[in-house]
Amino acid sequence: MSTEIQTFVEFRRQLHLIPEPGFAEFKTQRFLLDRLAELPADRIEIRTWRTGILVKVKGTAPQRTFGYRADMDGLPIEEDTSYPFRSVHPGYMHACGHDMHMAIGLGVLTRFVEQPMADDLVVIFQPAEEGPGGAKPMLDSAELRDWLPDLIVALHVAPEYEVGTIATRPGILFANTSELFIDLTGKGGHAAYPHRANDMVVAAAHLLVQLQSIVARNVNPLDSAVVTVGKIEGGTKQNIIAEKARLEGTIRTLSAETMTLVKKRIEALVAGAETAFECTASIDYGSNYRQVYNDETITREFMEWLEGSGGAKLIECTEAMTGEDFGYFLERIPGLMFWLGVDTPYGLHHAKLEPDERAMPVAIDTVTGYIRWKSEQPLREGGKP
Ligand SMILES: CC(=O)N[C@@H](CCC[C@H](N)C(=O)O)C(=O)O
Repeated sequence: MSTEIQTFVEFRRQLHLIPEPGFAEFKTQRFLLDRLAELPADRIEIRTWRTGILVKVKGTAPQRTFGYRADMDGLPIEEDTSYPFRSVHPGYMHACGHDMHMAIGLGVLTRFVEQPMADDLVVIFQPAEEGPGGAKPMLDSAELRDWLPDLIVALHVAPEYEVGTIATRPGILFANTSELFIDLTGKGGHAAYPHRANDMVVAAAHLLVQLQSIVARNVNPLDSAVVTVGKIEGGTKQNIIAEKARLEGTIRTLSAETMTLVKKRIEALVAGAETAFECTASIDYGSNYRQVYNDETITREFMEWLEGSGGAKLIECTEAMTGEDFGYFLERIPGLMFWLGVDTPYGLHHAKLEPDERAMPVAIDTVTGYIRWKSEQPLREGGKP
């Protein structure tokens, strides 16, 4: 590995040490600002927005602005990797590759500082991708509004693909998402007197099983949807009937219509649980992300460029039920997201996730190579990038 790449691998390891929750990426922001301070000040402009950062790398004769976006937050997972640089924040881990996405961002912007292109580049370090979602408020911020790129690229590490591969597709890449929080309130009591209480652990257990029937029995089998309950809480002690229970989950669909259908069915089942278990219930859909929809023309062109570049191996993949608030960027700015193969047996959001760092030069070369090539192409009809 070259000394240049070793620098960014080291940055990734230092970021890996300090995973932080969404909108609390204070040390992460400090670390990135310190690295940016090491670059020539006349070549870049820096803005901060909450815990995020925007960096403009000035072009020599700018006609348009290209963008690269990296997410910044970690996940509430107790790390169980074999790394000597494990998280120093107990119960928090970079288990979704954001440490790598950020270090690649530093690599991309450093390359354009050292070898300028004609156009401007804006690198966006965005907080709170895992929730509650930093993309939408950042896009609405005064800090980003007058630096909006004309074309934007983002990537996501993919454990299932080999190092040296990149996977993407024109059109929908990631699903629509909605968080799901259901609170049930009944009547607590003594474990020996169930007839005098309304047990919310039992209500939650029934509801949990009923929720599985939505995908199995309400969604068209030729469509796709996910209802996952990732956390369930209820009760206070083994011999006390639970007055309260809470289910926390997420819904994924490939269309807005199916999202509406799934939510309608959840509401019907929750209303049924209220009747069946004589309790009250509330539903909160938390944060919702728009699907990641890759601009079809730009993505086809990127795929053709990649195949001709002699760089990474291209895979045209299918859609995934993962979510990403990068979907909000793609709703306003043409561009694309791609999967970066990091070949590791454990999946995203797993305590043992160890993405292969040899994927970092592949990503830096691909993003810089594509943006530089694209910057050299004439504007399309209508001034489109
Ligand atoms: C790439 C990835 O794993 N993204 C997350 C996004 C989470 C959105 C939201 N908090 C939710 O759970 O609905 C994912 O879980 O797909």
